[in-house]
Amino acid sequence: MTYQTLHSTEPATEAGSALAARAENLSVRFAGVPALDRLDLRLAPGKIHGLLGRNGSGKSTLAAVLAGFRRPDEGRVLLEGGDLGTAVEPYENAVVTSRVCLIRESGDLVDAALVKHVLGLAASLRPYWDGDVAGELLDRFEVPTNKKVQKLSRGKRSALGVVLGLASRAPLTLFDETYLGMDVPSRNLFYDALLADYAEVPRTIVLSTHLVSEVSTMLEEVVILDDGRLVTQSPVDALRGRGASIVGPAAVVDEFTGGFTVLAEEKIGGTKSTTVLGDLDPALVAQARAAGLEIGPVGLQDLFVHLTSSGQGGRR
Ligand SMILES: Nc1ncnc2c1ncn2[C@@H]1O[C@H](COP(=O)(O)OP(=O)(O)OP(=O)(O)O)[C@@H](O)[C@H]1O
Repeated sequence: MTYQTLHSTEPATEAGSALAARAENLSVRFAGVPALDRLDLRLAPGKIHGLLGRNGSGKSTLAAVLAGFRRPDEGRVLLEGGDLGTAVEPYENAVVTSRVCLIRESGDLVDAALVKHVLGLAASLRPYWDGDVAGELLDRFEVPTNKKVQKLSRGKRSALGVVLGLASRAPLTLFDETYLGMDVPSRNLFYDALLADYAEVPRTIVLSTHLVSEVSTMLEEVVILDDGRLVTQSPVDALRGRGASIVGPAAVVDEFTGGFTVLAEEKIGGTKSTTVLGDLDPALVAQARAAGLEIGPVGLQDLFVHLTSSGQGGRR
């Protein structure tokens, strides 16, 4: 199956046309209650960003503002680079919003429309639409195109969202937990397809999720929100360097980790793995290794839980 006939006449997105985004003192309120509270952040172009936060932390609201679906109450978001050139605000700017693709779990799909008509509409609106990619992914996810959207199962509806998001090849593409309705094999298919397509056409991707461990290996940069505030924005490697995992005989691990803040512990038989917060200086690492311990970077999931549940972030 192919949607070649629905191809745009504009050229495919090329490396370097990815969009950068920034938020400046960005606030959004619902009935006076802040969902986003004076956020300042930057999304570098051409990277895969994780937008992480617990339920209600403001991820969907931020994604909606970045995609121009919602106007900020204070501050602004600006998108720049690619074929946009100078920085512009996305709200009510059709040129910008055609280059930004936000796929939400709700799908934003017309229930009564046939799947093929939804695809046709996307092809006509998206300047970088790739019909071959759409056709290939529809086959892989086994999404029927002659059915109405409302007749699709939740998983197939999510898969349709994924197809639309990837085939749009938008210079800024945001997936807001759209894949939560998909089962594990389908989600793995999505992650593989995303990485393969991103390698072919680098663009700025934002994955909004609380399934941190599942996506952590794909992410290059991370934004963590808590209670509408920015907890941290960092390259994943730098974040993982904020702590360490120490594995070895339980008694030796306990002795070594005594003075550290412990984020997580796991014991299997006589072997223990403890995740600690803090910088391990090289002399300490050498000492640990000499004592038979293995030292590795901290897991993103452990850090995420620590940063969003122990009073480190937000207004708690
Ligand atoms: N349309 C709305 N009307 C009123 N309050 C809203 C609306 N949308 C979001 N909120 C509130 O704003 C806050 C942030 O919500 P948001 O959906 O952005 O968080 P989230 O991190 O995406 O959450 P989740 O992971 O549960 O989807 C929450 O307190 C939420 O209740």
